[in-house]
Amino acid sequence: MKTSIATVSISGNLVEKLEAIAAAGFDGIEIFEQDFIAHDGHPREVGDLIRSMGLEIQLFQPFRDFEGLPEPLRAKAFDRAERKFDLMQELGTDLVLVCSSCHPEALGGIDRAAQDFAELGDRAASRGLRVGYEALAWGRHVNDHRDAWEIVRRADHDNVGLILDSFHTLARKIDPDTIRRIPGDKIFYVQLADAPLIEMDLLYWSRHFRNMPGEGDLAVADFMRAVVATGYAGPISLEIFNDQFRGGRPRTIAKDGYRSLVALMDDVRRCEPVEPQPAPEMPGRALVNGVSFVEFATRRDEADALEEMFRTLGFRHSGTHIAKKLALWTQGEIRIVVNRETTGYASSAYTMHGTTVCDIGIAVDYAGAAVDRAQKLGADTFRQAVGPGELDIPAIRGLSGSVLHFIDEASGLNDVWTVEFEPTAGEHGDAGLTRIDHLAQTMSYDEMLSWSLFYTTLFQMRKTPMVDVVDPDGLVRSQALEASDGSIRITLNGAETHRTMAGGFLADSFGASVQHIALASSDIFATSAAMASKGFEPLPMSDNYYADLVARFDLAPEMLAKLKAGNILYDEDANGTFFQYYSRPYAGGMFFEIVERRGGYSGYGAPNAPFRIAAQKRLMRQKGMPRK
Ligand SMILES: O=C(O)c1ccc(O)c(O)c1
Ligand SMILES: [Mg+2]
Repeated sequence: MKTSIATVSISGNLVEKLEAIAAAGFDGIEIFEQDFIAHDGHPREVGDLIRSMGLEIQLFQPFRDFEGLPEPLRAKAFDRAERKFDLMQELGTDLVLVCSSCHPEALGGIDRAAQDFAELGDRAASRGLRVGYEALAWGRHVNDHRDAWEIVRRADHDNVGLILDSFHTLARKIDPDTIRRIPGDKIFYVQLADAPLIEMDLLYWSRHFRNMPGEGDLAVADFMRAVVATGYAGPISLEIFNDQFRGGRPRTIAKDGYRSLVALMDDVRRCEPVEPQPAPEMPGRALVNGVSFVEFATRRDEADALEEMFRTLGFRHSGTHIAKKLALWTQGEIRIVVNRETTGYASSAYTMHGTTVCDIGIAVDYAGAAVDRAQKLGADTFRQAVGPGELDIPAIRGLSGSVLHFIDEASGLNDVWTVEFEPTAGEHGDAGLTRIDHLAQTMSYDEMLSWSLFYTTLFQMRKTPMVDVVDPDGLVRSQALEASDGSIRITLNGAETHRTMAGGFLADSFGASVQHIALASSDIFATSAAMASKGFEPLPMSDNYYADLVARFDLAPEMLAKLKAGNILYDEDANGTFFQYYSRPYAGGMFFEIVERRGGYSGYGAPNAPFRIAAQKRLMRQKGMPRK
């Protein structure tokens, strides 16, 4: 399987696009005509440049409004095609994409179009070129791959084939299994794109909202399964028109594209039995057993304040690293590592962000397999010198410079806590916290797709629908990624402006990171009392919030009084109830949340978020803390 991407999918000028595409690991490109025209350089030089980067030009596109025209427009269309054939030969590519006509004077008629393609096929053949026909979802007469296939079939020319594009098929809700009846050797090229399900005009949807397979809601894997079932073994290419990506970082978008393609082909390989297999074998998505640890990079009084926060949350300082300035704080199954090192990765993370979560340990079934898969998806491994007596725990770079370690029991990595840490006679003071309920990561809205793709391609996690969270100063979009058994939950919070609480955190911490950690209790009222006795101060909620709760829910007066006394927020869904309270913001806008899920409540208290944010901002204003 050869991988490819259309130059239109990536931001930047032609050279920037190509560099990003080559660096991400693609085999080839579709050169989008506009990207070539905007470039100042001879087509032969451009072709040589592309090949010198290790990329092949698999396709030139698009050639528009060709078929079904009356004379003299028809003759003109053939002349235009000859000029493009000249250009293709200079660039060094043999395949052109002809998209179905939108020309107001195009006449329609399957046989007329087939005749046009037969003649174009002759002209292409005389130069050793090939022509592929693609049905645009909004084509004037042809807007369905089944009609495009009938035209190609009737053109009956070795140099004329079909081009399939998942967007055009799936956006029109055409059953992708109809592809299974097309002979694979007549499919000349396959383009893939996903998109979020939004009701809108097809052309507008296609030109602005496409995204990488797995980032949207279309059944791209089913489409691709049908394609491989035909025996098609040509390139698989991404063609993504997306406003956000046009303004994104070329290397990030290209890497995301590569990750999405490799993951998709692995999914297809696993469920569609074809020989030879369309993609190399690789380990499947890692099964997550939970969050093994969260590590903070911090220093001096910030570190002291953070540890004091952990103490009031009921954590115990239970271990000290044998060689490094690392303190282990534990409660229930939760492990927090406080790293005060002044060299190495954590130290750099501190210099960059201030006190920050610099590392997350994910408990998986097989750590080695998880790293192998991550690498095949294009992630970089992360290594630091391993000191005497220390375990070599596999790790990768996440996005935004973050680090993820993989811990398993199978290879004994979970022994790190006894091997590398000496027990500390810390104060016992459990407040009843049991595990990490979720990690909330804050990022700019533009980065959300990259993060969700990163997690969902690497781990057995699924996305829940995006929700809007109203901050008094702007909107924050929130999306949860979770394992089906809840063993890991991560919420992604995308800020659009720096005036929101999330946006302010992002600006002050110079990039995406964990803004809050939600810790689970099985008795939130007991936990709240235990923490209060240790001097924990919850985020104060307004009386108005509780007055509204009474109106929204059927709460007994005693329950309401308990909620109010503990500044505990409340929510319900169809399956259960939810209780949550918050810490006050800690340095830089980071904070903690305590939650209790009763029954099968599966949300995150989103209806409460606007009131929590307002309360946090109120408190920060009172304390004269900077905006956020
Ligand atoms: O939006 C378009 O015009 C357009 C052009 C070429 C394609 O391959 C395509 O899928 C869409
Ligand atoms: Mg296309």
